[in-house]
Amino acid sequence: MHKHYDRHPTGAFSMVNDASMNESEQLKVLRDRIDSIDDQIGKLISERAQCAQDVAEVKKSANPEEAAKSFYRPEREAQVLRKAMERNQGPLSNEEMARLFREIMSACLALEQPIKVAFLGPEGTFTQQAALKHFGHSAIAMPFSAIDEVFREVEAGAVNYGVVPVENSTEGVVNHTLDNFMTSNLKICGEVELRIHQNLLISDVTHVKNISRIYSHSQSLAQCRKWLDAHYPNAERIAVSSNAEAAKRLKGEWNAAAIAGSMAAELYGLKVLAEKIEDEPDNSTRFLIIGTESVPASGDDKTSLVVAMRNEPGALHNLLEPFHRHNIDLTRVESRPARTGAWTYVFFIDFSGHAQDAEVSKVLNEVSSRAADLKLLGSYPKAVL
Ligand SMILES: O=C(O)C(=O)C[C@]1(C(=O)O)C=C[C@@H](O)C=C1
Repeated sequence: MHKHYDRHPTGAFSMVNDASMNESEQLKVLRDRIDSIDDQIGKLISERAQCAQDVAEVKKSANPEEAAKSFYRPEREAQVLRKAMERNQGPLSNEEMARLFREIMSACLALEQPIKVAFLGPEGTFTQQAALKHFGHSAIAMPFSAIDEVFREVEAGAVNYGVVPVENSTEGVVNHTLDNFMTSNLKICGEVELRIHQNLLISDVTHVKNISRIYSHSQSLAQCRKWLDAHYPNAERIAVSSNAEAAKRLKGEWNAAAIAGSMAAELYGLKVLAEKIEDEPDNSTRFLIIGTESVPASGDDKTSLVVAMRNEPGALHNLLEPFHRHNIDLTRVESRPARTGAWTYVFFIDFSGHAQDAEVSKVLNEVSSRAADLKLLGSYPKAVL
């Protein structure tokens, strides 16, 4: 411990590591030091915010039409966060350091222009948590009650971006999101990964010993199936439209509980009766950011495609072979029933790389010539946080 502080660049601990000082004297020295550091941090943040305002002016005069749509630059944000992590020497973890920079950038962007983000609501869902994780708390996040509505709001230009869930490590893909991509022209502009911790929530009128119904979204009930079997084998499990909706329902119900995230608990004033009740300890969900613009390369990107193959022998092999030959790392292959007779198989494919990379562009041409149809859903920075 002593050594650790000695190495610290503030040198504050060695300043007060003096037997002649009592506790309050030592604290005073350290807190004066913190005040002076905060003073410098405050000045630097203001200076940074001024730079962001100047960036906005440059964007406006270079391309007023583009600038009016959005000042947000996903590739640049990913680079800033990655640099914050690379530079970090501790004692804060890389994630903590990046989270702080995430919020500074969010506030800087809001100075340029507040960004509007639609998410699959209601308030308190994991999708809202994902939206805030990705855009920071200065974004204006607006709840919509269905995935289709989130797509429509972005298409109509009523919001700048949308956030929708796409796959869960325990429960698999969110088909509704994939289906929307088949008909939409929106682009994937980013991804967010969220560790999902489920809690059993009760209200202040719940009789803990008499819980006979448990509300949640069907995916969350499935994620906690073993826990529920062990702890509440006789309670009725009731699937509702979202975890937040489950939390909302508890009001006034003395014999019910809900499974939801901690955000829903806070929002609806509920008590956590049991935490981390998910069966898989690394239960996580991946969300996509959808928008109208393509994103330039950030240096560490992913690309998503939807490809229709003809119904013939070796179709899947023919589709995947060029990726293997060009040494491109596939991160996900998902098949969905096609909506039209012509599209027998539809595959959603994610891989490492950006559509503008030379090697990726070769693969895209080859796959396109073999496929009945190919749609590029977007290239975007890999999740940083
Ligand atoms: O570099 C930019 O284009 C900026 O607008 C500045 C900044 C930042 O605060 O660093 C803010 C918003 C953008 O999304 C990216 C970065």
